[in-house]
Amino acid sequence: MRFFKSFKYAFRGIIYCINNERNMRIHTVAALYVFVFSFFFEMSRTSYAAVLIAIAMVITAELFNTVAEELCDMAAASFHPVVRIIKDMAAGAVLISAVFAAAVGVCVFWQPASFAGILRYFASSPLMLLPLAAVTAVCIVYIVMGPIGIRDYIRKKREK
Ligand SMILES: Nc1ncnc2c1ncn2[C@@H]1O[C@H](COP(=O)(O)OP(=O)(O)OP(=O)(O)O)[C@@H](O)[C@H]1O
Repeated sequence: MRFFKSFKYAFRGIIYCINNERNMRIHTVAALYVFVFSFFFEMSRTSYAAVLIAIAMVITAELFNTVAEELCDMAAASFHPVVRIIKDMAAGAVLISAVFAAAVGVCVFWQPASFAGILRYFASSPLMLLPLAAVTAVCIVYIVMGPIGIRDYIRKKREK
C-alpha cells in the first residue's frame, strides 16, 4: 500500500502546483490543445515522443520552480540575495524548457497543409466552433481563477 500512497502524495504535489501557479495552469491547457490538435497533423511515433517529452519537460520544470519558490519563501521571509538567485535560476529553467518546447512544436507542427486542413474542417463543420469556443472559455476561467477560485465562486453563489 505504500506504493499507492506514494502516487497519492505525488498527485497532491501536482494539484498544489495547479492550484497555486497560474503558469502551471497555462502549461496544462497548452498541453491539452497540443494533444487535441495533433490529430489534424501527420504525426509519427517519434513526433509524438518529441511532443510528449517537451510537455513533460515544461511541466516538470514548473514543478521544480514551485519547489524552489516554496523552499525560499520558507527560508527567508524578507529579501535575501541567495533567494533572488535561486528563484531566478528556477525561473530560467522554466524559460529554457518552454523555449525548446516551442522549438519542438515548430519542428513537428510546421505543416502548412495541416493548417489548411484545420481551416477546411471548421469551415465545413462550423457547429464544431461552438464546443471549441466553450472549451476555450472554460480553459480561460480555469487559468485565471484556478480550481480553488472556481470552487469558492460557486460556493459563494450557492450561499447567496
Ligand atoms: N525573498 C526574496 N529575496 C530576493 N529576491 C526575491 C525574493 N522573492 C522574490 N525575489 C525576486 O523576485 C523574482 C520574482 O519572485 P516571485 O517569488 O514573485 O516569483 P515569480 O516567478 O513571480 O512567482 P510565480 O511563479 O509564483 O508567479 C525572483 O525571481 C527573484 O529575483
